[in-house]
Amino acid sequence: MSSPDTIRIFDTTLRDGEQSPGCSMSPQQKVVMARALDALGVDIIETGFPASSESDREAARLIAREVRRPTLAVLSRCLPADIEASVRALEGTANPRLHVFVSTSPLHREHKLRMSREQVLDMTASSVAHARRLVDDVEFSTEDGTRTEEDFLVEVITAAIANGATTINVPDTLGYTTPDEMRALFQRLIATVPGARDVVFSAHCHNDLGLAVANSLAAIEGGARQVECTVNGIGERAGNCAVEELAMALKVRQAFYQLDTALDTRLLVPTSQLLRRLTGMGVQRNKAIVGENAFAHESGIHQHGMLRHRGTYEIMNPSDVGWPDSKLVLGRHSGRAAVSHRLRALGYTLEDDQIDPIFSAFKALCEQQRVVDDDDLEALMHGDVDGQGWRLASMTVSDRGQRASAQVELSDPAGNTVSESALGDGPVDALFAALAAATGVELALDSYQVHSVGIGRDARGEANLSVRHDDGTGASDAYDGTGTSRDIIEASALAWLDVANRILRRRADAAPGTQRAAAHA
Ligand SMILES: CC(=O)SCCNC(=O)CCNC(=O)[C@H](O)C(C)(C)COP(=O)(O)OP(=O)(O)OC[C@H]1O[C@@H](n2cnc3c(N)ncnc32)[C@H](O)[C@@H]1OP(=O)(O)O
Ligand SMILES: CC(C)C(=O)C(=O)O
Ligand SMILES: [Mg+2]
Repeated sequence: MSSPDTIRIFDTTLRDGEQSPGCSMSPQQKVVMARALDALGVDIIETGFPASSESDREAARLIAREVRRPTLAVLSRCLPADIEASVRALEGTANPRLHVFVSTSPLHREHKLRMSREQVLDMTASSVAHARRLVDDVEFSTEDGTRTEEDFLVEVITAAIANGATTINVPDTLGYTTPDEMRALFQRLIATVPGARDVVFSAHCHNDLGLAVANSLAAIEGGARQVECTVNGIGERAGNCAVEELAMALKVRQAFYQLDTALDTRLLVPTSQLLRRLTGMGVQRNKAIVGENAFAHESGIHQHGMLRHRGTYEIMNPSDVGWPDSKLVLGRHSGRAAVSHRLRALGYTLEDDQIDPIFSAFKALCEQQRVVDDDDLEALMHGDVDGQGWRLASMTVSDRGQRASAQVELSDPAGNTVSESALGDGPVDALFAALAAATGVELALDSYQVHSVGIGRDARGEANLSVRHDDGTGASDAYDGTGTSRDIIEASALAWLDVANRILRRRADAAPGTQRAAAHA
């Protein structure tokens, strides 16, 4: 058994995580991820379900060759053929674990397995015994355990332990239970089941009600000493317990739980980002610990507090989870403290009476763009805060015939106008080509997204662009731009101009005397 004050992390990113629609990984990608999980310090890695595919079998073999420290587990149904496929896939593994499972709840017994209680009990006993004859480390899971009659759950777990299971996992397969129920269930099972104290109890919580981490912590309070998790919380439907959240809850609230994991938490963000790149599945910006906004502050009151003492608005240090630092993002909600602070970092120390006009210009700029970056601040300080650069005077887009066409008319603050038209594969393609012709700015599109903000009559389309721009030296810089309008095509044009105007401002700053908006002419 594990030390009573350590929680074993059983990582199932490569098995349950991979079951998320759109998260399949090749065996080679799984090896890359397994190496990262090893470095992170997880205790057990579940590499797949060998009976399900050649890809899972190959992944298990390849990982076994390279990853020697953690225990490597594979999943099997309670079927002899699955167990044998798993045992073959585990050959050569330094620390192998066979994980067998069967559904125990009435709904699953009746409708899915079409089996009686007795049949499920027999299947448990014979499969665990079969697995244990072949491998010493056998985990048994009661699928849909939290919706199972408790007397039957006790019977099944008793049979699994009697036949040699060394870890008992009680999954909340549907993410249905609540923390109080989970804590009490683990307490009762550990107190009631014969032999419970000789095995490790484990929780495997799904996130259908957003309770996977809370339920896993409650299971720990109830006596579980293994928790099954995934990186970024990926997994069936709404996912599994997120390893980064669980690990940091135990670390930040160590005084309360008096328990910890063996993870090097500084690798949580790099591991999260690796998985995002391997699967292409993004992480929501406000996701705890690993989301882009987890340590970003935009509102003035929070920024002011952070500048006085970071503990006012942060309960952990970003570097403890692998972020370089917190971010004070300047935007419409920011106040003077954060703007002055950023300006000081750029070398501008302002007297109290100098900040007001700059701050007013800053707020005006925030009405046009969501985020004000260092280039924008430099422009503000040089007094040429047109912030507007090129403005969209008019546009016409037509999508009739073989190719779409767009015509744009732009004006700059000096009153110059320019008009250009272009053809494209679709209306947005034509529009962007016309804008490039009008401004002389070439942008390579990395991503383009349009979504609705607001509801009903107030709804507006918001376009977000991520682009790269070659400054002529061969180096390419990344930019993001945003535009909002009732018309999504116009929002797209505004997002494109948001980026182009930043690039033109930067060019003008680099070459003083160049006329800003008409710099391309
Ligand atoms: C909660 C979980 O995460 S469970 C794990 C989920 N993971 C997966 O399903 C892995 C990917 N799955 C697959 O590749 C396929 O489903 C396979 C290869 C495993 C099985 O494929 P098939 O033989 O075509 O069966 P299919 O998927 O249609 O149905 C599942 C069968 O397994 C049975 N079964 C389900 N769980 C168990 C179990 N724990 N023990 C024994 N039998 C089980 C079902 O009753 C059904 O049997 P039936 O065909 O006799 O009705
Ligand atoms: C197979 C088991 C452990 C599972 O993934 C679940 O019940 O959610
Ligand atoms: Mg699961």
